[in-house]
Amino acid sequence: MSMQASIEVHGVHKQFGDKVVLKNITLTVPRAQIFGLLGPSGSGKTTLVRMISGIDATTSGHVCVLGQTMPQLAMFSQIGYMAQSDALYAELTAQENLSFFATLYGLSGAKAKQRISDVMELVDLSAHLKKQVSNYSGGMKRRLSLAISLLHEPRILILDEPTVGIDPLLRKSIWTELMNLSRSGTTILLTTHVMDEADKCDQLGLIREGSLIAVGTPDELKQATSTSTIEEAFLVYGGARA
Ligand SMILES: Nc1ncnc2c1ncn2[C@@H]1O[C@H](COP(=O)(O)OP(=O)(O)OP(=O)(O)O)[C@@H](O)[C@H]1O
Repeated sequence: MSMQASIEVHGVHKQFGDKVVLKNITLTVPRAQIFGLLGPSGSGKTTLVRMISGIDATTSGHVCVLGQTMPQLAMFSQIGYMAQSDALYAELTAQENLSFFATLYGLSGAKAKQRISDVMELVDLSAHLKKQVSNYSGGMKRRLSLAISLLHEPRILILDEPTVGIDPLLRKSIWTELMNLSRSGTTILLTTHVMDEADKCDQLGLIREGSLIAVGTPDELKQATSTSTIEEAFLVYGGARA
């Protein structure tokens, strides 16, 4: 494995019963890159990021994160994972949710307090720290989930549709922060349906019906298909027009 690869996926297949969901997926995410997975609903993006996060095992093939074969419990502290549906305790306040996860990650005392304050500022929720999560809007829950995934300053950040339900202004500031994190060495893997977000990624992987149909920088994908947008490039790779 290359020294600089943070995530390596090699020949991964996944099936649930008879249903084949991912076919022979191979990809590498170098350290400090933002890698976007793009594909229609049901194409297998969530299944793939769950295996990279170590939540699920592959049917065959290998996943390595920071040189460690996944799934592996010890990698828990190195990975921040934000699922598509928010894993929050609705009856607790945001602060109580954050404290709970801080404890899981071994953060305590002043350090935990500082991190909680930092991540809530980042997602613009500082004013709502003491509010019960059941009173949060959908977008606020997404932002709190993002804050939790950042709490322990993970080296690998895996975000499943992080900006769904988040307004354009805040989305922009979240992207600025993702780029700052990437510059400071965090490797980020995310799934998205939003084309202008796809354009901000260093590399994109296009997934269709469980297969990776193309990988490259946004410019490479556009150039290779003689198109001017990622959306069009995707259609060409998907066989909509050749
Ligand atoms: N636990 C499971 N058991 C059976 N089938 C599953 C399971 N998890 C996912 N699938 C199936 O795998 C396929 C891929 O689902 P997945 O959630 O990975 O897609 P996705 O690309 O993330 O979609 P979306 O963009 O809508 O989130 C779907 O057909 C889904 O029904």
